[in-house]
Amino acid sequence: MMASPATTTTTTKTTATVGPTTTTGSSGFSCCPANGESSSIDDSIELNDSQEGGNNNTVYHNGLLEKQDYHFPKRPPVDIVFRDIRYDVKRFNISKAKFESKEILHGLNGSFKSGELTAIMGPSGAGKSTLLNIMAGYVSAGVSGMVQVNGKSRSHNSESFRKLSCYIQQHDALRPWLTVTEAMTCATHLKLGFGIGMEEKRKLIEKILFMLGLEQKGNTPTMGLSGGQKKRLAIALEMISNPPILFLDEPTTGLDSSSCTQCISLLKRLAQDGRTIVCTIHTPSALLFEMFDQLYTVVQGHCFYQGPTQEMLPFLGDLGYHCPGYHNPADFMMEIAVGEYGADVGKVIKAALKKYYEISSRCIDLESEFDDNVKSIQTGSIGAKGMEMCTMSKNANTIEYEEEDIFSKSKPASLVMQFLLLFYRNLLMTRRNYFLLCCRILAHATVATIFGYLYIGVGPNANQVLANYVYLYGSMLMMVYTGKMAVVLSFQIEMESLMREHFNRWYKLGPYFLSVLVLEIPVQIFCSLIYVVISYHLTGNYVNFERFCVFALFCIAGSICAQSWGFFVGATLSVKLAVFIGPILAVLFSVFGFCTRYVDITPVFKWMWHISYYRASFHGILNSVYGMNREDLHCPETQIYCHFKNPVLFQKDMDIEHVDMQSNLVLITLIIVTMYISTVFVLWYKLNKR
Ligand SMILES: Nc1ncnc2c1ncn2[C@@H]1O[C@H](COP(=O)(O)OP(=O)(O)OP(=O)(O)O)[C@@H](O)[C@H]1O
Repeated sequence: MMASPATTTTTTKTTATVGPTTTTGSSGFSCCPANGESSSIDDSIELNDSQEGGNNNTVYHNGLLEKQDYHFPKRPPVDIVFRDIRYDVKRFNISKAKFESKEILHGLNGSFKSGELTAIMGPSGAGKSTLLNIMAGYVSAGVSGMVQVNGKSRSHNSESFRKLSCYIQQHDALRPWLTVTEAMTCATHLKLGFGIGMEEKRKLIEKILFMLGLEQKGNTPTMGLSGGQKKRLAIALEMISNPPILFLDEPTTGLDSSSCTQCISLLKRLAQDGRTIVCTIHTPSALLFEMFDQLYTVVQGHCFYQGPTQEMLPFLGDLGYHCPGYHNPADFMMEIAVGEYGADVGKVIKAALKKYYEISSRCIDLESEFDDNVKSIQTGSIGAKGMEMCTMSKNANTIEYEEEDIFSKSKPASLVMQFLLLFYRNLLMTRRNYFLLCCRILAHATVATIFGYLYIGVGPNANQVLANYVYLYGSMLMMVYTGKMAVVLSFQIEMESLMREHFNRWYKLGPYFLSVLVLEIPVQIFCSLIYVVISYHLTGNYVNFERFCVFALFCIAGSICAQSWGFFVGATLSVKLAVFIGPILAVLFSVFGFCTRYVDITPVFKWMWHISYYRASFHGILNSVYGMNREDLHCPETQIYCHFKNPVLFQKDMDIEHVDMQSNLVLITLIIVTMYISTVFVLWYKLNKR
C-alpha cells in the first residue's frame, strides 16, 4: 500500500521557503509566441485513475506527475563557483614520436546555484561532458583552476564533495534483472545502512517511487522499463541519500518528447526543493529549454553564454543576432554557436566573458557590503538579475535548518553488510538470469559425456594409456577454458554499473569483488565437479575415493586458477583484446604440460614451466591416476606385451615420476591469490583514475 503523505517519516522544521512547483512560463522568449506549444505548459490537468500514478494527490503538470505534499527533507543549499577551469589532455603523436598536450577547456568561469536547474549546452565536442565530469569530480587529472563549494575551495577529486553530490551518467547502467523495488531496497540498505528501521526505509522507497511516478512499477524488472522510466529509476536510486547536488549527463538522450518533458520537469521540481541540479542537454525543444533556470553554453571549450535562460536571446540580440520569429531559441543559439547567420563566435565568447567579469566584480562589492553587515543591499546598482547571478558564499548560512530526518540518522552499510547485500543481489540476479548458469552446467555435462564415451573404459587398461593421457589433457583444457572464459567479460559487462555505483559511494571495491568471487567460485567448482564425476566414471578411471578426490582437487584448482586469470585479463584489457589474449595465455601455458619434458625445454623458457599453473594441475591429475603407488594396469590376454603395465614406466617416459603434489598445490594457490590481488588493483585504478 502506498504511504499517505501524512505518514511520511520525516519531521522537518525549516525556515527555508521552497518555491511553488510551477514552471517558468514562456513570456521571456521573444521568438516563441505564447500561443505556441508553450501556451499549454501552465495548464494543470487532474490525472484520471487510468493514468500512471493515478492518485488523489496527483496532478499532471508540465508532463510531471506532481505529488503534492511529498517533499524530500531539505538539505543545506550548496552553491558551486568555478574559476579559470582548464583541462589538458596528453596524447601520443606517432608521427612526432612524443606526447603532446591539448587544452580542451580554456579557462571556464561560472557558478551553479542551489534551487536552480542549470543546462549545459553546446555543439557536439564543445566540452560539455568534460565540464560536467570536472564539476562532479569524475575527472581531475589534467584539470586546473578553482572550484568553490559554499565559498570553500574544493580539490578536483574531493571525497567529501562526493558525499554531497551524485552523478548520473548518460548510460543508465542499471541492473536489468532486478525489479524496481529490489534495486531500490538494495541501494537503500547500502546507502543508509542499518541504523534506521526497515519500516522507515520502506516508506522512503515508496515516497521516492511515488514522487518519481514509478510507484506502479515496483515489481517490474528494470529491463522491462521504458527509457524514460529507466532514467527516473536512475534518479530515484540516487535520491535515496537525498544529495543536495545532482549532475546528469544528457538525461534526455534517447527519450521521446513526453518522456523528456517528464524527466526535465522532475529535475525542475527537485531543484525547486533547494537542490543544485546541473545537466548537459542536446538540442532541447522550446518547451524543454524554457524549463531550465540557468544556461551555461560551451563552445570550443569557451563559455559562450551563462545566465538565466530568458536572458540568452536578449544577450545575443545585443550583439546583433536576432532570433527569427517562431524559431526555437535553443536551436538559434546552437546555430549562432556554430557560426551560422555569419555569426562571429569569438565576439560572443568575449562578450560572455566581459559580462561575467562585470557581474562578478559587482558580486565582490556586494559580498563586502554583506560582510559589513549592511542589511539592505542596494541591488539597484546591478539590478535584481545581476544580484541573482552572484553566488554568495554566505548563502548557506543565511538559511537556518533544524532538521531531524532519517538521513541524519543514517550511516552507510559496514563493509561486511556491503558484502552480504551485494552477494544477495548477485544471487537474485543469477536466479533471474538462470539461463546462463544452466548453459554452463549443461556444457560441462555434455562435454563430459562426449569425452566419457570417446574414451570409454580406457582408465584401467595398460594398452590404452595414451588414450587416457589425451582424455586427461583434454579434461584439463576443458577446466581451464571454461574457468577462464566464463568470467573474462564479467567486469567488462558491468564496468559502467560498477563505475556509477562506486563513484556515487554505494559501496567499496573490496566487498564488491568478494561478492563476485563468492558466487563465481562455487559455480565453477560445481560445474567442474559435474564434468569430473561423469567423465571420470565413464572413462573407468575410478579406482578408489582417495584418487578421485585428488583428481577432482587438481581439476578444480586448475579451473579456479584459470578463472582468476580470467578476472585479471577481463579487468585489465578491452573486450576485443580480452577475448583474444585470454585463450592465447591458456594455450601458451598448456604447452608446458602436454608431452613436454623439463629436460627438453630450451633454458630460456624453463621459468615458464615453473610458473605454469596448467602444468602443475595437469601433473597433479596424472599423478592421481598413474602415481601414488598405483597397482599394475590391466593388460588384455590377447596382447603379448603391454609396455605400460607398470604405470611408473609411463611416468618415467613423461619425466613425471616425482610429482610434488603439495608444491604444485601451493604454486596454484599462490597464482590464484596473486591474480585476485592484481585484479583488485587494476579495478581500483580504473575506478579511481580521475
Ligand atoms: N581524455 C580525452 N582525450 C582526448 N580528447 C578528449 C578527452 N576528453 C575529451 N576530449 C575531447 O574534448 C572535446 C570535448 O569532449 P566532450 O565529450 O566534453 O564534448 P561534448 O560537448 O560533451 O560532446 P558531445 O555532445 O558530442 O557528447 C572532444 O573533442 C573530445 O574529443
